[in-house]
Amino acid sequence: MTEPQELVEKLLTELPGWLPAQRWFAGKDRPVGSVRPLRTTVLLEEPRLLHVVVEVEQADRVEAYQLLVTDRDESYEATGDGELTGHLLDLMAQGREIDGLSFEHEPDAELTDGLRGRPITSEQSNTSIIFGSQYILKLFRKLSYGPNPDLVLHRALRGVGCEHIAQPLGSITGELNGEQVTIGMLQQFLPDAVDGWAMATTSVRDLMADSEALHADQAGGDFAAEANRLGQAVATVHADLERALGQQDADDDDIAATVRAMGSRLDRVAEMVPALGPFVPALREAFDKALDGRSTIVVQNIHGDLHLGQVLRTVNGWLLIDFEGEPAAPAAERAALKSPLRDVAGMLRSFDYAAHQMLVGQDEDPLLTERALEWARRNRAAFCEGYADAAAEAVGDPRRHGELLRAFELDKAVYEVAYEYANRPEWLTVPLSSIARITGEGA
Ligand SMILES: Nc1ncnc2c1ncn2[C@@H]1O[C@H](COP(=O)(O)OP(=O)(O)O)[C@@H](O)[C@H]1O
Ligand SMILES: O=P(O)(O)O[C@H]1O[C@H](CO)[C@@H](O[C@H]2O[C@H](CO)[C@@H](O)[C@H](O)[C@H]2O)[C@H](O)[C@H]1O
Repeated sequence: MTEPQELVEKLLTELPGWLPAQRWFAGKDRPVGSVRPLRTTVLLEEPRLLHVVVEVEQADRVEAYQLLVTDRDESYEATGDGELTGHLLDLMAQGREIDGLSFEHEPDAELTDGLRGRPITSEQSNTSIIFGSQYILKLFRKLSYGPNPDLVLHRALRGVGCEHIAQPLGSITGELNGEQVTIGMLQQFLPDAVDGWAMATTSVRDLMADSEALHADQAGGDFAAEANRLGQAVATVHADLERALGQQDADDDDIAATVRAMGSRLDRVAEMVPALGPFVPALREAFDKALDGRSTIVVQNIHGDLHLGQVLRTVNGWLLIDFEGEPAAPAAERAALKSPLRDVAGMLRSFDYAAHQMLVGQDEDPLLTERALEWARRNRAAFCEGYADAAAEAVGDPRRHGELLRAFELDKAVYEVAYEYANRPEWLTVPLSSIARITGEGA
């Protein structure tokens, strides 16, 4: 058996090469400088299971990442070892504390222990492990200091009986440099769930397959009724968040600051991604218009990174997951109160994505492009109608705030340009072509 110190030292030599190959590693756009150990906790002696936090230094940033490490596997990665991850569930069921790490279950949740874990295989920003058909544990890979919005908002929503979330059941927390960090969140697992992205892209594929003969409202896999229900679910979650945590009116200064932040993000992303350059003047103009034509809006806790991959359809309706906010944003920005219109804009962007990603890498075909536009228009409208039907009075129909909603959408598209540039360069064309369409500037 390898001693913890020796294991960590071996690991440190491999991390600079290994980290950039991980989907959850947020610094893939620049080389890894140094990797230093911050804390190591022995969770099991035999077989060896360590919880390791490392600090990764890159050009302009220093970030903490957590790893679950074993000497049973040559890669040292323990998240794929069902027996070892099962131990994490057992520790939460028992409410244990090990060397400053607290494993807790929610006060009224009784957990079944003795289950083996299996990691989910889909692309993601964190690592999630499923136990039986009951639980899913998300290990937050990049650790942020202070309260974790995912855990805080799930608990608040549970407190008001929200029906559109997977119930939070437990947590793993600890301290790093004297501040609280959330390491993991355990939730009810919905084995019958299908994510919105899978459903929406199936619908687009059906339509494309029949594009010669059918329009979006005639295709077998029409998604509009689901988009409408999804709009209702999102509006209900916003109303529940308001009930749980309150709401404020945004004054002119708040709106001006929000629009200024859009401009700053644009500057940062345009510097990094030259292909955004030609659209900068039109984007600035759209942001200015939003400021000139501003209407009264409210700010509150919202989801913060809403898209079709963050919603699950179960037999009982739509659920929203992953209330962490934009993974790249600093913790303070993610915790700030925001307009619910941001979430609406995120979902509208996602309908655009679902329709247009199908065209990536294909020869230009005007009919398919027209069908993609038609699908997106139809489902965006259905979503807004559903949202307007269920929204609280202070929020109302998102389409009332035309220029501001458009600015939120464009701001999200700018964020996506940076996201695709760093993670999936072949998809960069999806947000760029949307920006071209929305601003009326040729791509
Ligand atoms: N409660 C749940 N029940 C079933 N599947 C879930 C549940 N929560 C998450 N998932 C699945 O796990 C994936 C990743 O979850 P998510 O919270 O979005 O993690 P990440 O922060 O890594 O993106 C989701 O896309 C979904 O497919
Ligand atoms: O789900 P995450 O928190 O990891 O969100 C990040 O990754 C998303 C992609 O997985 C990314 O979403 C973008 O691509 C989606 C399709 O894959 C699309 O539905 C979204 O509209 C689009 O923004 C998200 O932006 C990023 O934060």
